[in-house]
Amino acid sequence: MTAPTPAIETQGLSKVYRGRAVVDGLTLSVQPGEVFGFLGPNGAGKSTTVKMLLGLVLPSGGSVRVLGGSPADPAVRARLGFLPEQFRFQTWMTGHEFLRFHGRLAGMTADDLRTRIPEVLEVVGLGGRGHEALGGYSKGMLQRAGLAGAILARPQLVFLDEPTSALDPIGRVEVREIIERLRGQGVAVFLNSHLLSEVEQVCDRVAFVKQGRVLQQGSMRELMGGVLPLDVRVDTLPPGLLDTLARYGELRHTDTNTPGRASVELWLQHEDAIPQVARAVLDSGAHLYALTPRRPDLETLFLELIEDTPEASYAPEVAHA
Ligand SMILES: Nc1ncnc2c1ncn2[C@@H]1O[C@H](COP(=O)(O)OP(=O)(O)OP(=O)(O)O)[C@@H](O)[C@H]1O
Repeated sequence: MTAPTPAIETQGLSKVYRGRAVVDGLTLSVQPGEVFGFLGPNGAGKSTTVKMLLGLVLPSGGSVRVLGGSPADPAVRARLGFLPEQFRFQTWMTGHEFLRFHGRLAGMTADDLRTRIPEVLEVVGLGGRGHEALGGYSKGMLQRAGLAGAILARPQLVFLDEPTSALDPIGRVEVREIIERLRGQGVAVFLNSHLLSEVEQVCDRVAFVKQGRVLQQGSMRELMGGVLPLDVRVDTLPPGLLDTLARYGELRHTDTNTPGRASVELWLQHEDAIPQVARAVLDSGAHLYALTPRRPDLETLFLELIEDTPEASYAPEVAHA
């Protein structure tokens, strides 16, 4: 059996603006039916990367293939969906007209659009509102209309740039459900969002980028499974206890500011060390009040990774296929 054609495949992709590489040797692959989170601080090169993947910006170097072809190929572009963070729209157009305009540009027939438009309006939660002018839509409704436009032509790869920034919590859950449905249909989703708790829930894999380079990429499980922070709370820290604990993991934080109470954050490689930590505390004569393993969330990982990486100096990329 031959492997499916990746939805996105880049090798050493780069973009240089005024002598500065804002995307610098980016190697990524996204499979059909995969939801891929593309994360990084402001100015990391995310939008520039998306523009190159959409064929809107010409790369300075490296290669890019989208749905097995070039993003410059109109036949490839017709199979892409894109929700920009701030999409422009004509206020006088109704939701229906806006979608019809988009659909015609994507080469859809009038017949197809007659059934497809009410269908996507329903999917994004705008059922029955398509006859209203976009100028009267709320910010959340506009974002929903943009999403409807992105999925209208049944794309095989969808780029979503901050798709829930204007939505309330219910709207966010609905967008997550839409993304999950797309995945179920074998559509690849390239998601750019600063809402990491959301990314965590919906993405199969994520890449962290900074200054145009991938710091780390992998599945959520791979990224989350690496370390296990353990909160240890005791009444006091007898001499030598910290040294003993440091044998089981990395001491991240110690707080002894409150009399009769001390807490230590210890980063373990594996949960098998927890009973040994408990024994070490008891052997030291301290009273153990809490021993709490904590799964690091994506936000913690993101901050650790971004803050620990000095400007223009990078740890080797850990790539997980
Ligand atoms: N057309 C351009 N000409 C010159 N520099 C540019 C151009 N487009 C982007 N840049 C620069 O490239 C860098 C990366 O910008 P980009 O918009 O790709 O980052 P981003 O990760 O999407 O940021 P944000 O999260 O703030 O949207 C920035 O320093 C930006 O100033």
